[in-house]
Amino acid sequence: MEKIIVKGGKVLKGTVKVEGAKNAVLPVIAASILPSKGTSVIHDVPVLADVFTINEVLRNLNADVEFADNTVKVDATKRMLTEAPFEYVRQMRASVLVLGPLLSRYGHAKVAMPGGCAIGSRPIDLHLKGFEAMGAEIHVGNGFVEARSNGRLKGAKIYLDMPSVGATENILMAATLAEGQTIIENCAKEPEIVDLANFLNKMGANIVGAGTETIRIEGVEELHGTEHNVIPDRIEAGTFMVAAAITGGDVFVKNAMSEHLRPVIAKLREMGVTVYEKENGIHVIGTKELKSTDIKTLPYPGFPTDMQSQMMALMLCAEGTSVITETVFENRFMHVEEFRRMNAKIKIEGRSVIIEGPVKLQGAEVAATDLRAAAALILAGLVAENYTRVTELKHLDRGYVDFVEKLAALGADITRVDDEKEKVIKSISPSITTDSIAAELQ
Ligand SMILES: CC(=O)N[C@H]1[C@@H](OP(=O)(O)OP(=O)(O)OC[C@H]2O[C@@H](n3ccc(=O)[nH]c3=O)[C@H](O)[C@@H]2O)O[C@H](CO)[C@@H](O)[C@@H]1O
Ligand SMILES: C=C(OP(=O)(O)O)C(=O)O
Repeated sequence: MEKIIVKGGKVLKGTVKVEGAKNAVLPVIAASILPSKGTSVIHDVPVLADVFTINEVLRNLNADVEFADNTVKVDATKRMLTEAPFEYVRQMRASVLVLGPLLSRYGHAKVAMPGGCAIGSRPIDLHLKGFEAMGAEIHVGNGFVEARSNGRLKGAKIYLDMPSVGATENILMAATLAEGQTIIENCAKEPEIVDLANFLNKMGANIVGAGTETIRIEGVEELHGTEHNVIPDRIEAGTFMVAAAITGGDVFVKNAMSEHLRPVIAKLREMGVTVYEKENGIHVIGTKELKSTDIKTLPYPGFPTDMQSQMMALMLCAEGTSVITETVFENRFMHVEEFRRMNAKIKIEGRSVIIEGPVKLQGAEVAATDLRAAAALILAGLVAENYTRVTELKHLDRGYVDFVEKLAALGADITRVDDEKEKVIKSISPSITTDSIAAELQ
């Protein structure tokens, strides 16, 4: 079993570069099976496990997919298959994003039903209601969801009960090749939706209103391949901003877009952190006197749930009581138990947690419970006494490129090791070696 070992106490300094956004590139790659003509070329693609998974889903549907030098090329001009098996959906829920494009182009799609996961039950009822409103028949059974339409989907007026990111993306993609106009009301406004709409419009779609709560799509008969640069990852950027803040460091987060990070910037400033918004990134300077604050996660432009656990790590180091209320997912506090192993004082009350700070965090062996929890535990390890060992790294690898290497380049004492012998597989920080770990264990 691989582990990341981090020794607390280093102040992070320097520049770190943010990759293309995972949550933008997954729907963009799924959308690249819509065109019946030409190749789609997608740049700034992060080298992540989730990208390999979505590429594999597309290959299994009969698309030609190449991935090299942060560029994915998709040729979906051959006749596609319309069924995506459980093997992929199990690895990555975002595999359900092929439903909309397949249904729109072929009138049929069958995808394994995603189950719940560590952060909540995560149903896809809103995606399916949208397809139904456009004339599709939905059948759920034997672990699959199957959607079928008699001819082209029909444009419809669809009101989402909540602004689901995935439902907005799936319905948006389905509507591009539908007959007539589709209006999605109360839709998600995330920057990743805007990026997807821009990509689809370059393919020949007719979409207006992405980024607002109403999107209008005029269906077209055919789409063609195009070229696209994916937006920078606001959650990776936010994670490094917290890394700078928690260590009292001085870090320039290159490519971070401040207009996508308003709530994170506001909360860091409230906590006493200095944040300079620059044209090509965000400069963060920490403080020795972090102040407590409160956060409520909400759909964009509210505070992102994907930054909740990282902010919890920071609040543990702040003077006073902080409260986090999680309104997006019903079960996204699994990391609290792991923080407690590091001496955190956190109480859970329904959908809120109450954090008493500052505490002297202690190194411990902790398990990542989801992708962002993995990052948050490493952030806590950056300031904990002694060594923190983080396991279940498959979560981290879904969403962070070279996380250990990037932190080490900023001065962290961090390394990644294999199995229980802790033989160093990447000796990143000169101060952490097999010998130093063995000495500490004696
Ligand atoms: C690949 C990707 O982009 N993932 C992001 C996406 O996930 P995802 O698209 O799955 O998140 P949604 O916005 O759909 O989910 C928000 C809430 O709506 C509920 N819901 C959703 C769909 C549905 O049909 N029925 C329903 O009840 C979910 O259970 C959840 O409680 O947005 C989340 C919220 O910002 C982020 O945390 C994820 O990182
Ligand atoms: C929850 C996340 O992703 P996913 O929706 O792919 O599980 C995330 O990126 O934090």
